[in-house]
Amino acid sequence: MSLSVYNSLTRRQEAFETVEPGKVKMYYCGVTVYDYCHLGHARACIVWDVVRRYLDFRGYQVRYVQNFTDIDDKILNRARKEDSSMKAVAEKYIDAYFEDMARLNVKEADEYPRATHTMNGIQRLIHDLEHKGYAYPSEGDVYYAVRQFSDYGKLSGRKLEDLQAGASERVDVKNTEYQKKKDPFDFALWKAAKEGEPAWESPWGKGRPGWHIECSAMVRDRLGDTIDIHAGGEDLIFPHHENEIAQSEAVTGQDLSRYWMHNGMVKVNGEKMSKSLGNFITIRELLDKGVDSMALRLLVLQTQYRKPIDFSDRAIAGATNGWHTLKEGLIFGERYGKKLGWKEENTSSPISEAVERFKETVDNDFNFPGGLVILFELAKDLGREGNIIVHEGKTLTASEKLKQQWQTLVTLAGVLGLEAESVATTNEVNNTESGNNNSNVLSDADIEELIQRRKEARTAKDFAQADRIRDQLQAQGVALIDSKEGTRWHRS
Ligand SMILES: Nc1ncnc2c1ncn2[C@@H]1O[C@H](COP(=O)(O)OP(=O)(O)OP(=O)(O)O)[C@@H](O)[C@H]1O
Ligand SMILES: [Zn+2]
Repeated sequence: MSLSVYNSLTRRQEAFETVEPGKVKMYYCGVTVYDYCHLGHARACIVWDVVRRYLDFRGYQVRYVQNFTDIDDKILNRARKEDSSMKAVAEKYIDAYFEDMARLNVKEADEYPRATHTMNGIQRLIHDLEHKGYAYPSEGDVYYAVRQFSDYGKLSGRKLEDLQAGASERVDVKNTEYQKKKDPFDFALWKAAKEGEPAWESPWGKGRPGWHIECSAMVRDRLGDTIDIHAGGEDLIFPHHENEIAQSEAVTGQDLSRYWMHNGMVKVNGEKMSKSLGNFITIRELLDKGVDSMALRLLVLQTQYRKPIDFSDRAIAGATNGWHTLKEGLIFGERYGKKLGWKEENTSSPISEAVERFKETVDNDFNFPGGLVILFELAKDLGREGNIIVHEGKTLTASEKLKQQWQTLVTLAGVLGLEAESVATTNEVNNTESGNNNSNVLSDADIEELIQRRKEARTAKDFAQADRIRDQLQAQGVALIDSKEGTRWHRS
């Protein structure tokens, strides 16, 4: 049993074999810091956080680097608008990033390089590219000569000829950058300083780096010439990652990354959620409204990481329901452990069958939705036992076995960063901030109670009342299944 990963570069699922056995070097193209993070960023950060956690769980020693793009036209525009500086804008949104990610229980990366801190590495790389004939200076700018790199297009599958056909209609020949390039496909590695913009000294004159070269330099500086996983959203495949490959591999002559992994987009009505399009909701807005941060994590993990997620209130409500079921299981020990005579020092190990099944499932290209099914099975069992304890003061399963189930659930949920405790804290903060207590979510005990009342109504032949209870449950996302054995329920 071993891990296999879908590689965007080969478009195939491959056995995961790292450069150095047991070690993973992983780089994720992080945010451009000019605004608060939205749910698209949340998805990307949660997915890569969980990939990293899972690799760790599978025994790899992971070195995880995530950058901040802190030089960019968008940041400059924001600075102008706010009558501030690029540095101040970047600092503000980097701080906000850390606040948001802590609320989502995203573990900190090992390093967070920034473009402004990597100026030597950036210039070294441009110099090497120029030296090897892949770059040329032009009026204070430096461009990458795309046609020099024969592998150009290998990641995105785009051929220069196809691009040419598409681009010929769109090219703006009056554009000054166009006039400075030898070929319209060439892209800027270095941009000459413009009046009033931050600039750095360089062999090509004062200026600032282009976006793509930042990442090539940061990967090389922090992780070396060949890494194991290069991650980012699928919107970055072209041109960003294609250009990173062209830059890095032209200099080193080695693969930049063994595996290229891309998360699918969060969409709104079929369109990418994006700062530029203005169709976004920020992480803090959503959490401040009282949405549980763990429900948000669940929303992300319930969809395979490469598929799109359509964001809607309904999707959030579904994930909130799901989280409630998991949470009931996660707090089982806290709630009933003493009653069941569990002794803390006598901790039992997780159920190996469930752990093995979890590994086997998730090993298949990080199948987190499949892994969650196992978590839900455990949580539902525990929830059911909890109800029996409440109503009948006993359990169906031996106490020691329940303890093992609970520990398995806590362990596996932890691998996915799902923790009931951190939620309790978050909710406390949210509730004091917004006065929202999420009271519209039914607990398992509430549901059992309503089912019991419905049963009584039916026995009394009050079918209208019984139907009302069913409708009420349905409206809150709880479906009932009647059978000879009684009524079962599940959250939809
Ligand atoms: N809607 C989305 N769904 C999933 N991932 C996203 C989404 N938007 C951005 N990302 C990912 O988040 C990371 C940081 O993105 P970045 O700061 O470049 O955002 P951006 O694309 O400039 O934002 P926007 O498009 O909203 O202006 C990248 O890996 C990117 O692919
Ligand atoms: Zn990048």
